[in-house]
Amino acid sequence: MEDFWQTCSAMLEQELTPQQYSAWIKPLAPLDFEDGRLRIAAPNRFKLDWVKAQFASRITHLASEYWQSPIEVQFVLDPRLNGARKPAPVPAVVSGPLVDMPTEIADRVDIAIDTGPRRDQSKINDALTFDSFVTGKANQLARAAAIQVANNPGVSYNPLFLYGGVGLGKTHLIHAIGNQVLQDRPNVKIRYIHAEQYVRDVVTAYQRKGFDEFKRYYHSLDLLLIDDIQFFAGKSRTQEEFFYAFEALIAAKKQIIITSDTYPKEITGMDDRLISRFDSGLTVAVEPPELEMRVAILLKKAAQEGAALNDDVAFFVAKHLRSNVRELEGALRKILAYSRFHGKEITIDVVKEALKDLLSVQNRQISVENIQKTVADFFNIKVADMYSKKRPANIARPRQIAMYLAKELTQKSLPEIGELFGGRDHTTVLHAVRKIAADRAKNPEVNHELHVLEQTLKG
Ligand SMILES: Nc1ncnc2c1ncn2[C@@H]1O[C@H](COP(=O)(O)OP(=O)(O)OP(=O)(O)O)[C@@H](O)[C@H]1O
Repeated sequence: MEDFWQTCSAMLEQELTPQQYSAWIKPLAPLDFEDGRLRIAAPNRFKLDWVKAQFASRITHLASEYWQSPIEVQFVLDPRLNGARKPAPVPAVVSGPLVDMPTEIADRVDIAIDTGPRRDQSKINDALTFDSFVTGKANQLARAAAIQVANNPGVSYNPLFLYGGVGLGKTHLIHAIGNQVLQDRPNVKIRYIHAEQYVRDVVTAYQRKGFDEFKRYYHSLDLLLIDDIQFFAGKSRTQEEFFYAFEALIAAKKQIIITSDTYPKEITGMDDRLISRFDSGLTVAVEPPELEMRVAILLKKAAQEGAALNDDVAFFVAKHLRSNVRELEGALRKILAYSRFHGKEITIDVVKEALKDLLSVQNRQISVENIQKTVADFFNIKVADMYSKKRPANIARPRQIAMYLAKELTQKSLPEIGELFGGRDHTTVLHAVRKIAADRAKNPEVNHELHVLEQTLKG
């Protein structure tokens, strides 16, 4: 049992982020193993519930594989673990002290509820540099702008606003800027902060009546890197404070770099005066990586891990996983862990096995019907319009988009897709696919829209 637990922990350590691993897996301990039933103890109810929901099936799968027979895994509470194993502290939850706050203020500053492990909120990660950033068509503009800003902070584009879908490298780029500036000018005062943490800082400043100190600190920075600003939505007090900091820094020619999951005008719940300021420097999109770039990323990350990945395998993975770089990294971690665990070389068959869950989820979820429904919902038209013969533009374009996605995301042929769209000819489908692909290549907003749809479809 101990041996299994060591192996299982090692696997999970490969598959998860270090924060996830130390918050959720490290504090667990195997309790006993009897008649095909393994009991694993967790130190408190919160961890117990989270581990059950998030990791039970993976651990069960590993146990069954280890013992070569179906294993039942039970999670039980054992508070003694708290003292015995000194688990890593659970990320702080802000809810407690806020009880004293008048409700109307608490509503305005908002309360961050802890729903799981959080990323390190305020350190520049020295692994995220321009050197470790793979470039392609999708991010070359953003990278060029970031380099320009890193070379001339406060001078060229201020603020620099980077936007794009999840896991596309925005955080990586702003850390890269921070790293380069620190290298060139070690004495500058830089702050990287995730927007959620900034909201919490506002809460703390409120609780301690420390707004003067808060202002003094933020207004004294040379470089402010603020990540995922969409988290400010609906938090008016945070926005107000940020507005003052923004004005002060820009007036003093101090550099601000902001990231968001969408372009400024599309952020809902954000004060108009902030939105217009976000757009007053340079706004650049980070696009989803194209196939060649996905392959390059896989090869580079594998090499960093000291693993040999041949081109065929990299192409296979890149073809199947298209949504974002974080997903690619997760897949690679799984492949490496699987190959080390089983002592097998990385071949396409091994990849298929290692990514079985991931690939089957993708295949299961994306059907033409699912695409039609998702696209119809997105554009607020009826699903029936997807097969109807009507041709007004508000229907025809979503229909073309749905056909394009059907070709992109399913294995169906053009005639099969035509059939599913009300018996249309395959040339109609081909025309739609080409038209949307061309629009996507030249218009970043269309690309963004399609990316959102793809992410939704892939769950
Ligand atoms: N072009 C790239 N080259 C190398 N690694 C990349 C690249 N783009 C992203 N990554 C890696 O992918 C992971 C996810 O990227 P990152 O956290 O920067 O995404 P993000 O756009 O900030 O997403 P989110 O909006 O979810 O915060 C990181 O580990 C990052 O280092």
